[in-house]
Amino acid sequence: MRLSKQVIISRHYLIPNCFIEIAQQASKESTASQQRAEHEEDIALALYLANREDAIKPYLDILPSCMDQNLPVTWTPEERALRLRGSPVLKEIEIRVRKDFEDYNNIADFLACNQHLLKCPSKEVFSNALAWVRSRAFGMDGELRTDSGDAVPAMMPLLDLCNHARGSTVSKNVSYSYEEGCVVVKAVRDISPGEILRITYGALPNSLLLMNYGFCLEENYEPDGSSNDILAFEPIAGGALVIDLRTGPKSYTYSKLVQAVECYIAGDEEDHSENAIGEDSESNSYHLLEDDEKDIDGAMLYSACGDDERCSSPCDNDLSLECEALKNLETRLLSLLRNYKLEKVERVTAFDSQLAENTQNRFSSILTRSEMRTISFFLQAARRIISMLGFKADDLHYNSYGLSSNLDCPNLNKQMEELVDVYMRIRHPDIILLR
Ligand SMILES: C[S@@+](CC[C@H](N)C(=O)[O-])C[C@H]1O[C@@H](n2cnc3c(N)ncnc32)[C@H](O)[C@@H]1O
Repeated sequence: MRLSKQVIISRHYLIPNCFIEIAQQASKESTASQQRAEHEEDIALALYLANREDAIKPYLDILPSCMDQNLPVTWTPEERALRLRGSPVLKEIEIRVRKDFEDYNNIADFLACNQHLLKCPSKEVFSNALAWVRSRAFGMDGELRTDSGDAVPAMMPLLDLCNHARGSTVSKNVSYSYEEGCVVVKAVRDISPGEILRITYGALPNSLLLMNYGFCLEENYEPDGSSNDILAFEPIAGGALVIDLRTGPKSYTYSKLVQAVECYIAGDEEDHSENAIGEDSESNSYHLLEDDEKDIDGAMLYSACGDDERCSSPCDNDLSLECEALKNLETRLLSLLRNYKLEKVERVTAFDSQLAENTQNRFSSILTRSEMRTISFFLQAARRIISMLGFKADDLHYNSYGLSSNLDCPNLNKQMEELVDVYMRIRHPDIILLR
């Protein structure tokens, strides 16, 4: 099935350039240039949709309103706090709400002085259009790029009817590709009447799925067992350093664990960016990761020094300092765990069944449980390492905070043990030899 290029709504076709100029006014105060460029493109497209040109009206008339999409930006602050208590996503949503508000006011101010360009849409109409862009737009391949070189967003009627599939239980049944100004949509197998059309939106974390699309996936895993869910972990509350923790094979988890531990050893989070760790302490460890893991997510940083150059690690020299750091990590993870609304495993179950009707609560619950799992994963790894280093772990009673000592997802226990193993083999081969 082919879509002609006329029905693709983007800056390639249909949308005049003045929309990007108006959008630039909206986000003029943002700092990060890449984010700003993406954001401006989204705003330009949203403004065009909010303008409701006759040519696209029949399409817009069938789109759901953002209030129908379970988007957290449409919840009250109380609902957000209740559903997502403890989650770092709460802060991200608050920032987005504030930013959307500022952007709209900037647009309104600009258009008040430039009425010849466009009639300013109401805040409600604009928010709705922005929600359509965030939940339905595709990156449009082609020569036209954003200022930061990314694909320009485009609305693609029909293709945007497809839901997102990821993980092992549900697979996509539709594929698509771009061909000279149009997109070709194909069924990859027979599709029954009424069956949901599925593509993949990419390896997206549940936090982003919830924020942009209003849903979460219970099984948000890749075939290698790595979770797509990312926990934005602040080793020091409110500090500048944020470490993206996720569960999965050691190639994903090892460098993150080391980064967190070293941050506590130094007591100075500024000095312990990923690069600092790569250059200082993990140079000889590269060979301990398997071949297919070496170029994944930070694993390359182990190869920074030459083979015979032994880079010293402060941890090698002071076991008790390292142990103290691990205990600090453990304490911090535990305190984060305590912030979550769901305190006991039984309550998680009760929460789910009791509120099965309520999708917003259900999706929030999926997200917070995945974050708790990640915390549990690193918490248990830290405890194991402390005991392997010959120290007694503090009695923290973490089982009573909603997590069993076994990680409940496939492979998670095994991956946690592999993480501990590689940590010990890389950083304490002497201790491993003695065992
Ligand atoms: C691009 S649209 C997909 C088409 C949409 N199902 C429709 O009928 O308009 C994205 C929206 O579909 C829904 N959606 C997509 N994938 C989903 C999934 N795996 N589970 C639940 N809802 C999903 C969410 O509401 C999301 O905001």
